[in-house]
Amino acid sequence: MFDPFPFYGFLEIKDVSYRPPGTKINLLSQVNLSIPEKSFGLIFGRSGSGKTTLLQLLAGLSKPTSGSIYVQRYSDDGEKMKSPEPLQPERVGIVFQFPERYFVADTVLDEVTFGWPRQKGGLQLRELLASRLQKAITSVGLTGMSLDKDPHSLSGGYKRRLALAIQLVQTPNLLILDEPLAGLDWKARADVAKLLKNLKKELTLLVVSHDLKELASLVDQSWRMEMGGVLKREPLPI
Ligand SMILES: Nc1ncnc2c1ncn2[C@@H]1O[C@H](COP(=O)(O)OP(=O)(O)OP(=O)(O)O)[C@@H](O)[C@H]1O
Repeated sequence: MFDPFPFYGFLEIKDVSYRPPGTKINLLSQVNLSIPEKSFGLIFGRSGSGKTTLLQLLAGLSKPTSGSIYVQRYSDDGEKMKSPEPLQPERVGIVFQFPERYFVADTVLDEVTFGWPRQKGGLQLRELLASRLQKAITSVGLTGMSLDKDPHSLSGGYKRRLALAIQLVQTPNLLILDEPLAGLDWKARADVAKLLKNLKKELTLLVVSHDLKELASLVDQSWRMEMGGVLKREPLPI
């Protein structure tokens, strides 16, 4: 039978073009991309080619002018759903460049749990949130650190870990990262790359980066974004 939404992967972008409202230039032109579950996709390309624009669409911050974006979902009984549903931003975690610039809380705990209900909710909800918090903190290697610390006082690498924990606590199944290693020293870059390798065991990751060498060993698929927002599947040029 004809399936209007054939399933190709965990995230599927189909013929997406984007032109900001009121302009005549396409920033993205007929973009197609598909990433399987628990894999690592990397988009590279020159500055100004449209990489961040694509991530903004994936984050639900703007809508494609044409084309569609799908994320595979699971039904309540854990079965993969036959036809992907339109993108559900609440299951997509996104960390933009230099996330530490947007830290707002005075403690690590408040930063990770920002927006959570404080007094409301029964024991069950509090237990659920506590276990999510514990899992997120553990996944990024922040265990053993006082959660009362000021987020701004952390080292560059730990700030990035915290930025990842903030997303992981929402239990996303797709994590999108814009230049996750930018501005870090060599040690922190190696640490964050190792952490991403571990996260790949549980999540699908789509990363935009210029740091091809450090991430090469993690990459399952890569694409080059060319000027004018044209995306081409290509091996890393290293
Ligand atoms: N709202 C907008 N209206 C018009 N042009 C825009 C708008 N937003 C971005 N642009 C332009 O679109 C192009 C793509 O920008 P984008 O930030 O997506 O590139 P990029 O590949 O992520 O670059 P970098 O690697 O420097 O982050 C740039 O030329 C930018 O100036």
